[in-house]
Amino acid sequence: MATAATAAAAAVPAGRHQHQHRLGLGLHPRPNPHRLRLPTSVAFSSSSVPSTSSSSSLSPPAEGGGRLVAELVGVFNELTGRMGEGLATTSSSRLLFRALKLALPALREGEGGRALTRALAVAATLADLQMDAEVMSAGILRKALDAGTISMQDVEAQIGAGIADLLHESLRLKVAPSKVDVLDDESAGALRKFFLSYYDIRAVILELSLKLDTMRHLQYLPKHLQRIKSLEVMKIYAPLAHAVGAGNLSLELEDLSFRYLFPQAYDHVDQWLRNREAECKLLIKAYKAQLLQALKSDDELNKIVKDISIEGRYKSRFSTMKKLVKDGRKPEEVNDILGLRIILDPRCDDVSSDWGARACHRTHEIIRTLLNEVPGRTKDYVTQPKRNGYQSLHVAIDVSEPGKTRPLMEIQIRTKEMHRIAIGGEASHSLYKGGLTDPGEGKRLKAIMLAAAELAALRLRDLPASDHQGGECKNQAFCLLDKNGDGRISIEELTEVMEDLGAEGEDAMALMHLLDANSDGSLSFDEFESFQRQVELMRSLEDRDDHYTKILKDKLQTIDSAGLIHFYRKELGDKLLVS
Ligand SMILES: Nc1nc2c(ncn2[C@@H]2O[C@H](COP(=O)(O)OP(=O)(O)OP(=O)(O)O)[C@@H](O)[C@H]2O)c(=O)[nH]1
Ligand SMILES: Nc1ncnc2c1ncn2[C@@H]1O[C@H](COP(=O)(O)OP(=O)(O)OP(=O)(O)O)[C@@H](O)[C@H]1O
Ligand SMILES: [Ca+2]
Ligand SMILES: [Ca+2]
Repeated sequence: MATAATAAAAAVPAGRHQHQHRLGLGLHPRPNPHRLRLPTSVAFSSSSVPSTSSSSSLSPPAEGGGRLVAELVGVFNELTGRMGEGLATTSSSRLLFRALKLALPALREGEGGRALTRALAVAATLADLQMDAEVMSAGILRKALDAGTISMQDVEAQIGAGIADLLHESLRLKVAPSKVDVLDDESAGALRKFFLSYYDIRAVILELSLKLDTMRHLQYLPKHLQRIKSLEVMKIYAPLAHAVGAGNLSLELEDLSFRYLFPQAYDHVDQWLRNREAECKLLIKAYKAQLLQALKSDDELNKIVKDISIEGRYKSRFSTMKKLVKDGRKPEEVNDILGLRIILDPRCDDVSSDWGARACHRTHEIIRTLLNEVPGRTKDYVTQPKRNGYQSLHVAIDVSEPGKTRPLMEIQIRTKEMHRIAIGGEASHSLYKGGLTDPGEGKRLKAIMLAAAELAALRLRDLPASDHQGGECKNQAFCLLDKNGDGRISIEELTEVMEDLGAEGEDAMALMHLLDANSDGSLSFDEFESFQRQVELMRSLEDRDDHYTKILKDKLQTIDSAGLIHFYRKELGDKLLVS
C-alpha cells in the first residue's frame, strides 16, 4: 500500500500537495466513512453480507467544499459509467446530477455514516438491471427520504413529478406485505401477482433493489425484525425477482434471507461451499477456456455453427440447500455445484432444420473425447424436449483428480434459440424458479419490464436539452457544472454547486485556487479533467485500502475463531484493531 500511495503522490503535479491537504483532498489513503466510492459488495456476490463492524466509529475527515465537489463528480462519473448502453443520455445525466445534488447533503450523516454508500449501491444495482436514470435517481432519493432530511415536496419541486410518482408508488409497495400473512403460501403468491399486475413495474424493481440493500445490512436491526424481513424476502421478493428475470438479485436475496432464517443450516452449507469455492471457481474458468478452444477449433462443428459462447457459475447457498432438503442428499451428491453452459449459434437457425440438434450432439462428442463423462447421468432434452418445451443436453463431468475428490460439474449444451426459450419463453427460468403457474406470464413480465425501461429512456431522451447543451458534450460532469455553457467553470458556477451541496460558498475560492493552473480565475476543460483524474486516483486508493483492510480483518477473524485474537490484542494493543 505504501508503494501505491507513493506512486500516486508522485503523479500529482508538484506544489499541489499542501493545498490538497487543506481542502481535504489529500491523497493519503485513509478510511473515510463518508466517501462515495461504490462498495465492492455492489457486485452481485452471493455471500456479500457486510461484516458487523463498520467504519462509522472513525471520526469524519476534515470536510471541505472541495471534497464535496470531488465526491459529486466522482460518484456521478461512476454511476453514468455503469448505466446501460444508450441509457446515459444528456437529459438522463442531468437528472441524475440534480438528484445527487439534492440527496448528497441529506445522506451524509444517515445510517451511521453508511447512508451515502448504501444509496449508491442501490443505484448501481438498478444500473446493472438496465434501469434508466429516473429509477436510479429515485433509488438514491428514496434513501434520502428515509434518512428524513428531505421531503417529497423537495423532490417534486427540484427534480420533477415523474420521479415523485415513482417514489409514491414504491412507498405504497413498501407497506403492502404488512397487510397479508406471508406465511400463507396462497396469500404470498397472490401478493406477488398483485405487485406485478397492479404497480408500475419499475417501482417493483426499485423496491427489489431497496430490499437487497436492507438485507445486506440486516445485522444492524434487532433479531425479531431480521426474521420478519427475511421471511418477507423469502416468500415475496426473491420469487418476484426471479419472476421479472432479475436472476442475480434473486440469488443474493435468497442467500441473505436463508442466512438469517436458518443460521445453522446456512453455516453448514456455507462452510461446505466456501471451502471449495476458490478452487472450484478456478476450475470453472479453466474448463471454460479449454472447452471453448477445443470447440472453436473443431472443423466439423464450425461447419454447423457460426458462434459459440460458454457461461459458468458456482451454485448459490440457498439453491444448494434446497437440493439437500428435497431428497436428503449430501452436498457432495449435488451434481451441479459446478456448472457450465455452452450456447451454440447454428448457421441455419430455421427451427424445422436439424442444425441445432446436430450442433449439440457434435459438441457432446467433443466433450466425451476431452473430459471424464459420468455414465448414466446424461439427459438429452434436445432429442426429447420436456413437456414445457425446454431443450438442452445435460452431461455430468467428473473433475476429481487422484487423491482429490471433487463435486461433479454439470455441462448444459443448447442453441441460442433453446436458450431464449429457457430464459424468457414458456420453459423460462422465471417460471421454473419464480413460482408462476401461468405459462407465458414470465415472458410477458420480462417484456413489460424492458418496455418500461425503454419508454422511460425514450422520454428522457426527448426532454429538451438546456439552452447550451443541445450539441455534443465531451464530458458530462463538466457540462453540467458549466451552467452557462461558455466552456469554462466560473467562480459563480462553482459557488452555486457548493452551496447546493451544503458547503460554504467561500470554499469555492479555495478549490478554484487549487485547480486553476493558469490563474485566469476560471476552470478550463483541461483543468477540470486533471481534477477528475485526481478524484479517480483518490477513489482507487480507497478501494485498495478497503481491500487490504478486508484481508487483514479476515485474517483477524480466523485468528479470533482460534481464540488467539485476545492474545494478539494484549500483545499489540490497538495496532491490530481494524474497523
Ligand atoms: N429454464 C429451465 N431450466 C430447466 C428446466 N428443466 C431443467 N432445467 C435446468 O436443467 C438443470 C438440470 O435439470 P435435469 O437434468 O432435469 O436434472 P434434475 O432432475 O433437476 O436433477 P438434479 O439436478 O439432480 O436435481 C436444472 O437444474 C436447470 O438448470 C426447465 O423446465 N426450464
Ligand atoms: N450448468 C449451468 N451452467 C451455467 N449456468 C447455470 C447452470 N445451471 C444453472 N445455471 C444458471 O445459474 C443460475 C442459478 O441457477 P441455480 O443453480 O440456482 O438453479 P438451476 O440449476 O437452474 O435449478 P435447480 O436448482 O433445479 O438445479 C441461473 O441463472 C441458471 O440459469
Ligand atoms: Ca441445476
Ligand atoms: Ca461557465
